Amino acid sequence: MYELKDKEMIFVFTGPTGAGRKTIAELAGATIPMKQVISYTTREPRANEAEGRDYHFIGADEFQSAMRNDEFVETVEIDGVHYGIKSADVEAGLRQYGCIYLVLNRYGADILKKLYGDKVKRFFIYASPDTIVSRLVERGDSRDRIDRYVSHYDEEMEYRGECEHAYENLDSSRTIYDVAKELENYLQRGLLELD
Ligand SMILES: Nc1ncnc2c1ncn2[C@@H]1O[C@H](COP(=O)(O)OP(=O)(O)OP(=O)(O)O)[C@@H](O)[C@H]1O
Ligand SMILES: Nc1nc2c(ncn2[C@@H]2O[C@H](COP(=O)(O)O)[C@@H](O)[C@H]2O)c(=O)[nH]1
Repeated sequence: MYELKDKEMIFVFTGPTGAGRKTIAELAGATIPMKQVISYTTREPRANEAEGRDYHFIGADEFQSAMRNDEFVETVEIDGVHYGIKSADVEAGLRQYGCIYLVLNRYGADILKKLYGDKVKRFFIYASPDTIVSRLVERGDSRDRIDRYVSHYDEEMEYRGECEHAYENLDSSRTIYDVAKELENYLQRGLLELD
């Protein structure tokens, strides 16, 4: 396992799917120099998704082989689909930028927290189920996919109290501003404490 250096940090965006985690992570994340670590998945890409930007899309055999070779920091299976983060990508991002961010469900967030402790800060992004459904309808998601997302809502919401930060994502500009400010604080604190 990669040992994080003093100033290195991992920011995990979690919360119910559809609450706006990716939107907030990407826009707040762009305000400071850090890299997103992209997950590997066995599911098919959606119409608006691109290889390497949203996920690394790989087959089930390749995923199993990477698991056997111990290449993942963590993996999860959700509704029959495998997802995972590779250790090499975490290490490369940290070496290059000093901090990284990821968008994970609660199980992935929890594993990283247990592995890296105080070096991991979890940003819990949430919205009400009705708000999520209306955003996903507007995005054009199928009824089936929306129902699957909503079926995990309560389970994901239970994790809110364990995260270092929680934001109800109503006005996205406000959420981006608040998250970016907190990210900046962490970086400043790291630099001031250790220089
Ligand atoms: N504050 C907001 N107000 C209105 N729409 C928003 C807001 N935040 C995000 N959205 C929209 O909601 C949809 C879901 O956002 P996003 O993809 O960021 O969510 P997510 O939690 O990462 O879920 P998923 O994994 O399904 O993409 C997108 O169409 C996004 O543009
Ligand atoms: N624990 C992990 N969770 C992950 C990973 N990659 C994505 N996810 C989360 O899975 C669900 C479903 O994603 P979808 O794109 O198929 O809708 C969502 O909460 C993702 O954030 C991962 O590597 N590990």
